[in-house]
Amino acid sequence: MDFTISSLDRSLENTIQHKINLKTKPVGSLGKLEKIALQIGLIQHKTNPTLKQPTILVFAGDHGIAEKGEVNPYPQIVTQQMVYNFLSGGAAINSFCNRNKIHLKIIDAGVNHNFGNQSDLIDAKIGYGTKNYETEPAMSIDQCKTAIKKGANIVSETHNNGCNVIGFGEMGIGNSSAAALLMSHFTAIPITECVGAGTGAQGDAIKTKKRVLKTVFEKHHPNSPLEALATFGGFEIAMITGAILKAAELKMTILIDGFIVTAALLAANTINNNVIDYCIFAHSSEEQGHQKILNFLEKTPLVTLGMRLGEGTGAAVAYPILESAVAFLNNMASFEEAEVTTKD
Ligand SMILES: O=C(O)c1ccc[n+]([C@@H]2O[C@H](COP(=O)([O-])O)[C@@H](O)[C@H]2O)c1
Ligand SMILES: Cc1cc2nc[nH]c2cc1C
Repeated sequence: MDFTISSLDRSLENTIQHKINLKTKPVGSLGKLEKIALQIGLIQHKTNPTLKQPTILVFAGDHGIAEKGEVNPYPQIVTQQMVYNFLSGGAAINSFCNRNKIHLKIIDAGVNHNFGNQSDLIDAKIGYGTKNYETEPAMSIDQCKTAIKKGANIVSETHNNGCNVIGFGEMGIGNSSAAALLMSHFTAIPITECVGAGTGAQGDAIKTKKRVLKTVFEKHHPNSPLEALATFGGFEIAMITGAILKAAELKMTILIDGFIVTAALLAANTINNNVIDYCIFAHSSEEQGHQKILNFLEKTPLVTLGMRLGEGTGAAVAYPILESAVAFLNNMASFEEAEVTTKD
């Protein structure tokens, strides 16, 4: 839990903004790309930042509450099946990472399955799924601390391999419930307004999901961000919280994905509110709670594509926008270089 995260060093802000304004374009005409270029420049403390070894880490974990199937349309076994799908290259995140030249790593944070020896799977298993928070906290405080540490260590290794831009994804049947509980805890938005469709709950199924999660929310009274993560979280969510905190400490650019990753960010941001300076919000998930968290954080996402898949797919799809931002900052000519007349 010891992370040293500095707030963004803004001493180069005027220099970078001036460089952006001198490019051969009307002032401000590259819109949000200009803001991203500035943010990445400030994160790297450089007027000519570069994106190196872009990587997405997908953390997978199971959830005790999902065994009954009351809050999740798909059965728990899909978590392990999708991990095999990631490993054989067949999931959406594989397609997008291949397309956009992003390194992809899959982590077993706590799936209810023994994967044996899988060369491409990082084994960070905390347990075979969390406990059901209808009756007891999802995990112990010690397990939660271990998950945060493991997430942080995986980011450190990735950084040591030369990565300076990172996104996180997750896979865990039932984790939209954990995310809704965490969201309500950290934003004080009533739990029923945080609950959404997840993988596709509709009609009576949504009513049941809201009723069950309201009872869960009212049963527990966590007293710290760590206790909240342990009570409502998943192993993959706690690991992402640690991963975000470490990535900010290492001054990496962090691409935030959808509802579940943003719930992990809420925990990280409560632990240390400097983390948000390092985050770029990739997309607005169709999951209704995600839009409310973005409003709560006063952040505008890069794209809205009606996606609600998770896996880090929003981050993977939005990554080329960061490449475009850095490319114009580094490669575009200034008015003087191109001998273009500027306005009076
Ligand atoms: O990240 C999102 O915006 C998102 C929104 C809805 C669903 N998901 C994915 O769907 C799963 C959780 O949904 P559920 O219904 O099983 O709680 C989990 O594997 C997530 O990756 C992800
Ligand atoms: C098939 C499937 C793929 C997923 N990827 C992330 N969450 C998912 C949930 C389901 C059900």
